[in-house]
Amino acid sequence: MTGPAADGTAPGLRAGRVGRRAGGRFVVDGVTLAPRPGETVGLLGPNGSGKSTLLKLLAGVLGPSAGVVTLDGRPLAQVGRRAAARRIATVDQHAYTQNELTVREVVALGRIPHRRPWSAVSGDDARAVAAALARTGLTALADRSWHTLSGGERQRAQIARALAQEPRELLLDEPTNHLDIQHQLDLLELIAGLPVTTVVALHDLNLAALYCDRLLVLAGGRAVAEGTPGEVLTPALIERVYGVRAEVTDDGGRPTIRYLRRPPTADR
Ligand SMILES: Nc1ncnc2c1ncn2[C@@H]1O[C@H](COP(=O)(O)OP(=O)(O)OP(=O)(O)O)[C@@H](O)[C@H]1O
Repeated sequence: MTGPAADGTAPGLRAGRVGRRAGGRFVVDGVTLAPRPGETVGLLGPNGSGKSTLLKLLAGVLGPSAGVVTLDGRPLAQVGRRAAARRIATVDQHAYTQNELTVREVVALGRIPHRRPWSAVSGDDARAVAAALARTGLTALADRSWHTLSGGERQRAQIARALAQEPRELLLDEPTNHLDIQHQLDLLELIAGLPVTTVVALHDLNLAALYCDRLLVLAGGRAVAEGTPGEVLTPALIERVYGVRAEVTDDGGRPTIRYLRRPPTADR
């Protein structure tokens, strides 16, 4: 396990004025994100605003072109892949498929960073896999072949793999894609209740308002708003960032957004 911060000031995963160039421009530009331990931060923003790129920078999959990502105060590049993988779990937008594996085997992939090379599966590994399957409601499907799963079940299996990793930081890119409404709510309830620092990219503003402690809104790669859902999700912000008119009612700091139809135009 990684020790405490060398300077004692920056526990956990932080992005400090981080930027990433792609295609000749900054697609993430000067973004700072410092989640408090255990909180759930929602990453919002229109298509192409830089959410996935920021998550990849936080995961160390991409290196920053500017700024720095630190884990307990150390630049991620110095932490090392294996040590980082014991701390940070990711669930990507496009879950990969392992056709020959069972669901249990896919979930057990999450244990790899905790095992010594070529070592056998330990009791801790089996317990972590069983707990992750149970938490995501997949115990009954554990021995099914991965390729027989529906899109939503595959998504839940990826979440289970990340949970089996027993991370302290969890990064999720639109994890509610493919899920029916019950499973969307169950998944976000699960994530919000984990004692894990979570950064989750979401498109659904109402779900973000319901489950996230704080929100960071990106537009054109830059952070344009940050704060609690009640602070961030105002009609003005929604119109400015998404170009959509909305009414917002605040229910004890958990706003509800109702989108307003555009007035019909003459040539429609
Ligand atoms: N390798 C690359 N080369 C050129 N442009 C890139 C590259 N990678 C990402 N981009 C661009 O960077 C921008 C940010 O992409 P990113 O996937 O981070 O956005 P996003 O907010 O996650 O979008 P979405 O909501 O559609 O998933 C996009 O305009 C994308 O086209």
